[in-house]
Amino acid sequence: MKVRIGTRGSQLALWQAYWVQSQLEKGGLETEIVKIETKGDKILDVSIHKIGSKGVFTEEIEAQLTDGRIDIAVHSAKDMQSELPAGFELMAFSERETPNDVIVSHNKQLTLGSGKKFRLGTSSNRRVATLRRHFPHIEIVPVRGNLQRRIQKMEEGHCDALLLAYAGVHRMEYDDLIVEKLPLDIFTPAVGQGSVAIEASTTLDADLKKQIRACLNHEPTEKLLLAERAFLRRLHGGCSVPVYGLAQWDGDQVKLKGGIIGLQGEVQLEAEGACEAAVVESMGLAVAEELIAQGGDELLKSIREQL
Ligand SMILES: NCc1[nH]cc(CCC(=O)O)c1CC(=O)O
Repeated sequence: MKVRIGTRGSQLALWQAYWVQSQLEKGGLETEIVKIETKGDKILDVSIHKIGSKGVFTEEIEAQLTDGRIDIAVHSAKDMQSELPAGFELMAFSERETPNDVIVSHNKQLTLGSGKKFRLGTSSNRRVATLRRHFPHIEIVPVRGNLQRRIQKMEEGHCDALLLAYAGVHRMEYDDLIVEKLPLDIFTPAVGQGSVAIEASTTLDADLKKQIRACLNHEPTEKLLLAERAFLRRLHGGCSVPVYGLAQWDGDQVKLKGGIIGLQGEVQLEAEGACEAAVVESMGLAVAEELIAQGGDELLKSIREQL
């Protein structure tokens, strides 16, 4: 039997799917890649939150998991809603790549630290809000599409630099264009950034699931992601709200910092927690509760009205 691996067709998605394929084959499993086009891949001229459906990059893939055309699906963990539809689960997480955001440009002088004014391309609400709060001199230019397309737009003069996740830039081998690695305390990444998640139907055969997990799951990363995702779930966060959260190991403790920034950068709420590995989800929840106690619910409500 072949494990059928579902993936979106972008270069980054395929890189991640081929990586999953190689890990499974090292573990003695036979595999096959199945490319799936999603609504989010087809509609490129509208910002994601305006397309109006939660699972714009996942619906078609989940339909194939349900009817058995694929066994597992490969996603960037960051792109996964905090609450999956009933019947699905994230059953494994790859070891997290460097989670930082980076500035990418052909002009090595365009760092945020330099204080220079330049046009920076991003369509992430989290990155826009962080820029407005900490680097208000930067002109923000909306840019969507896959990584290659964004770099092409930059080269055509649409913007001077791009703000991207290191993980994707590295996987696509654009490391030479990295001008600045941004500090985690200011550009705290989105929940899940840098890890690849494996989604499956909750009815996937238990033995197969165990074999797949043995090939792919990185337990220390899984603990971090469980903390981050419990945090995000309590805030009903998806990838379009300016919510961030990063868990890290500190000895045998897991530390989590999470926050919410107003779209204009006008406010920033932040909270932290730490715990033993066994209780990461309740710690994630507690960090979210602390943000709510600071007025996080009202802030998120007003953000959602503006989107
Ligand atoms: N939102 C798109 C997306 N989803 C995952 C990555 C990068 C890979 C990762 O974070 O694992 C990116 C590109 C980016 O944010 O620059």
